[in-house]
Order: sequence, then C-alpha cells, then structure tokens
Amino acid sequence: MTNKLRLVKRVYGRYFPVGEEQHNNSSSSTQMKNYEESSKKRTRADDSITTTSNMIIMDNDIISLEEPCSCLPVTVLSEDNNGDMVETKLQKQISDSGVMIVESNNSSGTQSDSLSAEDIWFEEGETARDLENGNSTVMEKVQELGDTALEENPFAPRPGKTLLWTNVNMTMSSYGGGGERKILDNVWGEVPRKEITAIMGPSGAGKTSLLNVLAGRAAPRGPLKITADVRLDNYAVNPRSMKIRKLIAFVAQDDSLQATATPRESIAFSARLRLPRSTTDRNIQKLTDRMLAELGLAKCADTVIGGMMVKGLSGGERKRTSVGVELVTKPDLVCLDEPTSGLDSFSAVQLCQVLKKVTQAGSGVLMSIHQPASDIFCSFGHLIILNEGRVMYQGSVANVPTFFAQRGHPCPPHFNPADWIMNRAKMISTTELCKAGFYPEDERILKDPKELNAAGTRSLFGKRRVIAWSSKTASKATQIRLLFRREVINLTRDKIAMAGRLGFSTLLSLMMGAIFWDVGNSDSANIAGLQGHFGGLVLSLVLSMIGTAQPSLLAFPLERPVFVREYSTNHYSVLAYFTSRFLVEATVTAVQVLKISAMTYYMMGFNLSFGTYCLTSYALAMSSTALAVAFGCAIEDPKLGMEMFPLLFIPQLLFSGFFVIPSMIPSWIRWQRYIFPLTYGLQIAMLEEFDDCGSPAGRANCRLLIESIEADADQVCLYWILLVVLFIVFRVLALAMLRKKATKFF
Ligand SMILES: Nc1ncnc2c1ncn2[C@@H]1O[C@H](COP(=O)(O)OP(=O)(O)OP(=O)(O)O)[C@@H](O)[C@H]1O
Repeated sequence: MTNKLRLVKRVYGRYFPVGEEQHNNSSSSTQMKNYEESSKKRTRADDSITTTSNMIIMDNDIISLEEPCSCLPVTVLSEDNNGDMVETKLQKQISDSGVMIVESNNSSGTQSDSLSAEDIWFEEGETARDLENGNSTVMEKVQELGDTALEENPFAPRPGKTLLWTNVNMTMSSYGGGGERKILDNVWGEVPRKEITAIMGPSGAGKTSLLNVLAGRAAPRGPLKITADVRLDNYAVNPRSMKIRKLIAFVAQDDSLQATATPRESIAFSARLRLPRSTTDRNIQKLTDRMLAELGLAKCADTVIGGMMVKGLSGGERKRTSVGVELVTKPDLVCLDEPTSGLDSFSAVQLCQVLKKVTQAGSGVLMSIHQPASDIFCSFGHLIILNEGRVMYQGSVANVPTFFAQRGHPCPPHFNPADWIMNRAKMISTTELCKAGFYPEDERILKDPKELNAAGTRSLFGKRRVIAWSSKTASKATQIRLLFRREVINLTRDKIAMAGRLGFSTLLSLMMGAIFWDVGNSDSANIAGLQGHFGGLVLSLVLSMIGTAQPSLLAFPLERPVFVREYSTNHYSVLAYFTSRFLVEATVTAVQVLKISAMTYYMMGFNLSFGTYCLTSYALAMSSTALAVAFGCAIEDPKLGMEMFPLLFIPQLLFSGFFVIPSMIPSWIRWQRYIFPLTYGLQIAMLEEFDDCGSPAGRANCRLLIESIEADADQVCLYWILLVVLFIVFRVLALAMLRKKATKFF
C-alpha cells in the first residue's frame, strides 16, 4: 500500500503545496484556498518532526493526519544559540498559522518520498517560533517571488549549507630524497551561506588543490599526503565520502561534457536525474530555458557541445554549460574551479551575476579565480588569498583595503584591488609579508563538531532522515531510460564513429567473403579444401567478435571523464549506467552481427543453418564484448585500450585449435582454452557445419577435424550453457571493475 504524503507550507497566508501538486497549485489561487480551508479542518497528528538550524526531519514513520484518533502533538527540536537542542511543541502553531501540514492517506504510512529539504527549512538562528510569527527571512523571500512557481525557478530559495575547514594540509614527498613539499599548509577558512567566497592567489598557490580537497576530489596516494578537518553545517565530514560529494555541486576546471549533446540536453539531463522525481517535464523545460537564458546560452542552446573529433561550442560556452549543468539542480553549496577562465569580460560578469543569484537564494558559493576585474571582485562577499599554500588573508572583501593598508601595503587609488593583491603576493617575499602581519592564524573557536551517523537528531544520514537532505530523485528505470536515449542520440550524431564501425566490418566481410568464396561447398576429402573451409568458419566468427568488441573496449576509457563527473555528482548509479550501456551494446551488436553474418554466410556457402550461425556469432560477440567491457573498465587511458586489443583476441585464436590442435598445447597452459568463448562457439558451429561431409573420405576427415578441437555432439547444450556462463562472469567482472573505478577519479 502506498502512502501519499503531502507537505503544505503557508507563507503570509498563501500555501505552497509540495510535491506533485505544487506546479498545479502555485499559480492557482482557488486551489490555494482549498488547501487553506482543508488545513483548518484538518486534525493534526504526527510523531516527531525535528529541526536543526536549517533542516526539518520527520523522525518516525508518518501517521495519518486525516484520522482523528491519531491526534498526537508535533514536537520540534531546534538549536538555540549555544547549539543545544530545544524542544518545542508545535501543535498550536501548526493549527493556527498553518506553517506546515503533513498528511498521509492511511495510518500505517512509512513512505516519505515527497518531503524535500527545499520545502521546509529555517534560516540559521531561526526557530519554529520565527516561522510561526512570520519573521522568517526565507518566508519574505518566497513572498517576493510572487506567483513564480518555485519549481520552475532555478533561483528558488533553499536552505543552503555552510562549509568550514581548518588544518588542511597537503604534502608531496619529493623524488630523490629532497624532503617534503608543502602544497597546502594549515589552510583554514569558510564558505558562509548567501555569499560568494573567492579563492585568489598566484599560479601554483594551491587554489585547485584546496578546492579538490574540500569537494572530495583529492585523496592521499603514494607520496601525496592530505589531512583536513572539514565541516558541513558543523558536521565533521569526510569530503571524499560519496554521500558528502553528492551534496556539493562541483564544476571542475576541465569540462567533461557529452560531446554529442547540446547545452539544452545536458542541462535538462542533469535536472531530470538530480531534481526530485516529482518535478514535471514542464518544470524541467522551464528551468532549463531559464538557466540557458541566464548564462547567455540561448543562441547556442541547440548546438552540439563538441569535443576532440566534433566541432561545437566555444570554450567559454562549454564552461558556462558545465556551470548550468550544476546550478540547475538548485544546490545548497557550489564549488567552481576557475569558472571565468576562457570567458570574455561580459560573459564573466554575467556568470558572476548568476552566481550571485544563487547565493541570494540561500546557497554558499566557493570559487577560485585568477585575476578578476574590479566589478567581479566587488561582487564577492568573502575572500581567501592563498600564497604558497598558506592563507595570506581570510575575511570579507570589504575589509581587504584596510587589512592591506594596516600592514603597510595600501592599495593605490584607482587600482583594481584584485590586481594589487596579486602584485603584493608576487612581488614581496613570504618572509616579509609574514613580518608585516599577513598570514593570520586561525583564531576561530570552532564548535564541537557533530558526528555523522550518531544516534538521535544529530545524524545527517540516519536511515529515516535522509529525506531531509535529498528527497528522492529519478528512479533506476528513469536513469536507464535517459542514459539509453542519450547513448542512442550519441550513436546517431557521431556519424564518423558509426560509419567507421559499420563501414569497416562491411568491408572486411566483403573481403573475407570474396577470398573464401563458396568454401563451404569444397570437397572435405581434399585436405586443402577442408582447411579453407575450417579457416573461413573460424575467421568469420572472429570477425563478428572483433567488430563489436573493439568499440566496447574503448567506450569506457573514452567516456570515463563524463562518467566520473556525472556519477560523482549523483546523476545515476553505476548499475543504471552499466545496464543502459549493456542494452545499447546488445542492440548494436545484434544489428552488426546480423549484417556480418548475412554477408559471410551466403558468400562462403556454409552448411550449418543460418539461425545457428547467427546465434553462435551473437553469443560469441556478446561474451567477447563483456570481456572487452571488463578490460575497458579496468583501464583509464584509451591509448592503453588500443594496445590491449590484441590481448582480447590473439589468445582466443591460438587456443581455438585453428593454428595448433589443443592436444599439442602443453598441458600446464592448455586449460586456458576453457575460459574463452571462442572455444565453445567454434565447437557448436563446427559440429553442425561438418556434420555431413559427403564421401567416406570427407566424413573421415571431418570426424578427425572435430575430434581435434575436442568437440562432442552430445555436449552441445553444455557448450551453450558455458557460453552464457562466461558472458555472465565477464559482465559481473566488468560491473565490479566499474564500481571500483567509479569512486577513483583523482
Ligand atoms: N597531485 C599532485 N601531485 C604533485 N604535485 C601537485 C599535485 N597537486 C598539486 N600539486 C602541486 O601543487 C601546487 C599547487 O597546484 P594547484 O593546481 O593547486 O595551484 P593553483 O593555485 O590552482 O594554480 P593555477 O592557478 O595555475 O591553476 C603546484 O605546484 C602543483 O604542481
């Protein structure tokens, strides 16, 4: 039985229903009224609803509010100024002010999908009472939005998250015993909500390294050591944990976008997969249109992004698309690594204006930037200056001139402060700057961090509480459908790859058909004829395998940057990606095998049935593709993939019995033939192809040939089963590889 939960928030007498109903109601005053009326009549009940400074959580399974018997008080736990939990009974507040109503259509409700962090929150320091009294600044903001539907607005108010860090260190042991090099040295800082925090500093100062550490994109490995105390809303977090990474939108310096998609498709794809599943297609479309317009991408919205092989957007347009892909999800915290590099001054200002709107909606924004123009510099609220891996300044932008002046380096009049900062950082030695009073120590007294996964209301990710942080996004089925559709579009748009894939195998099939013309009807009593017949069959089966497995081997290494970006930013699961790729491969392989088989079968004049020939070729192609995918998932570099290609086929051919009969292979290595699909595929095909070889001499030769490859007519079923088993084993291996690799992108 499915419960339907609905959350309704009243803001200055207006109701904002949450979930599926919202888009219908937000602009309909009649329906708003209905909500108002029904809420007045409604009997409230609940288990506990807990809030911290910026979130509200349904604590236990939700009890129907419609049923009079379940009239329990609502308890709100909020934090006071000392960080202690204060309990407030909300029964009256809810009934009188209509701040929120949670309803369920039956009493055993446990489902809480429709709740969203975006829909209930308190500003920092606000309590439920502020909401009740209408003092919430968030409520004022919602009021300002007027009739604009919140779901269609990429700048809709949101709770936002604060990021705070201290003692961030990154060191690199030098090769040749040169000691340790400090890349980040006791770096500290914070990203307040509702402000743009900029990290500035000369090239090599450690800006990207710091961003990568904070956004969980850097890990200690070998000579690289990293330590950091990072807090998200004062929860001590491991930024590398997948759960945390998914809470932080991240725009890397290098754009990794699907080359054959358009900006409109990329932004809509991100929105569809990452926004709550209740968001309608119309909302997605409106959000996408608005994002494109805000980022100045309207004109090129339907141009392919492009990549190494395909010409498409300019570098600046690509960068803005990357930003749009993240911002459309209305993130609470955004990290961007040099988002303005490559942009002209107008586009850079336009981008910063968009980021400003994101902060006004409640988010924190952290970005690194090289040398901003003065108007961009002034749009920042908070500034961190890094120099040689240390914090040279940390504080508000407004305070920069005073800070520098007090330390003997006043910014000359009519001089861009950003240029002055860079000038000082580059021209004056660190020792002198230190003496002058730059490089302040972290003197903040940090609150005791809350613990993750601890019992009680302090947990971020307790089983039932995750709803407050991320309401349910696209289902697995939607993820697979969207990925499949994107891959099909990719295949149709990437005409060169498609033409190559189909064209080369057609050419090879024709060539092979011409060389082995009518070889199936050669006299088996003649050894040369039998050898040609055998060779033709082996090579035609191998051709089906190569034609499909080679693109699969390279597919993952080539798509890896896009996959890791999308996976790490919560677009889809590994399983959904894997399944969608499998479906595409299965379809394309079927088409390709049918084409190759039709040509080689009739040109070579084989004796086995066309059905068996096609099915054997398909089974071989699919299991070899599975092996290729496993190889492809294990490697990162496409060049390595190219070099590994012979490894996929040469051993299979060597063990097939074509060049040397298995009994002549030394026994200590012979066992390997049983792990290759070609062994079983060939045995199945040979048993049917050489079943009737005409004259007694021909039959004797065929029997010898079949015995030489150890094929047994009574074992055909087993060969099929083994082919399927190998296919499954290789696929599972590939999935395991992909899972392992998915989290390692640094
Ligand atoms: N994984 C790593 N291994 C070795 N050295 C590293 C690594 N990561 C960063 N570094 C070094 O740390 C220093 C800071 O690099 P980082 O990319 O963070 O600087 P940056 O301030 O972002 O520079 P830019 O503005 O030029 O992008 C550089 O000297 C770089 O070579």
